[in-house]
Amino acid sequence: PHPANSLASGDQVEQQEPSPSPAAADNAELNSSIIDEQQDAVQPTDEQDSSSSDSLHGSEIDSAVPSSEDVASEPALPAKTYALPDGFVYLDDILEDAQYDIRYYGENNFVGRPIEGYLAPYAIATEEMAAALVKVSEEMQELGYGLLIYDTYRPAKAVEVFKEWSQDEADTLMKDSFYPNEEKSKLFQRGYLSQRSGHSRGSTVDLTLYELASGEPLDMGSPYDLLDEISYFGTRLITDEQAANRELLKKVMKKHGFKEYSKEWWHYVLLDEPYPSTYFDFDVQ
Ligand SMILES: C[C@@H](N)C(=O)N[C@H](C)C(=O)O
Ligand SMILES: [Zn+2]
Repeated sequence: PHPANSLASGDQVEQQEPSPSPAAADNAELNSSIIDEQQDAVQPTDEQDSSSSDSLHGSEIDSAVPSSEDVASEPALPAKTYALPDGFVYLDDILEDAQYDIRYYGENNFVGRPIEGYLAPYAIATEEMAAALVKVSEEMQELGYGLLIYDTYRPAKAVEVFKEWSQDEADTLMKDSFYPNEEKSKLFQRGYLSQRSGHSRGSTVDLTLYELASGEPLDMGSPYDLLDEISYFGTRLITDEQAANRELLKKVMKKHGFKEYSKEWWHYVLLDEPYPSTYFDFDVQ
């Protein structure tokens, strides 16, 4: 069985205290309060194999009847047989024009392997966040850009995996690519990861922009999830053009109700989020 199944889908995480950190004042995610809601999630009807499907998908795949060439080159996405908890949607059902590269489903992430709880390469979001992202996308389309989504809802069990991983000094597999200048054991303390992540509340998104004309991501000065000061807003380590790209994303996200995170240019929280104190733990499937 997939390790993610050691916790039942739909379970809420027990109340935990965030650990004090020097970064706490700067990290909106550490200001969360207690878990105060209960929601039932329908159990999955079918276990998905996380190793068998590509993690990148987008409107170009979903919109047309696939040609034989498409069928050969694009692995099918797992069927959406899981009934999401009330209030949640599959983002690609709402935001069809976006690209999706769900990093924690695959190996291209700071851990270097698929993360427990990500059983399919889907972006799941609260209805409210999905609606806000539609507005962001519409505005970006007029400017010639689309949204590339890296992560939305993150099961609490995945955050637990990040915590365990950060304490394993021996595993530095992805250090050079994702945290070359940071001590792994201090990534939480430094604010790059949250003990209780806004992502688990369903209204936080990691994203960037891509150019509609070329399909290429905009140059933001550092890649997604480079846990480093170069990913801070206000860093002097990037060019004016790279900073302007970050500012464009920030401006439009803020206009539609999101708050940026000073240490990660890609991370945005919906300010008026529907479940501000609930850390969900159903699997992404
Ligand atoms: C690791 C990064 N993608 C992220 O989401 N960091 C924030 C702070 C979080 O863990 O919620
Ligand atoms: Zn994030």
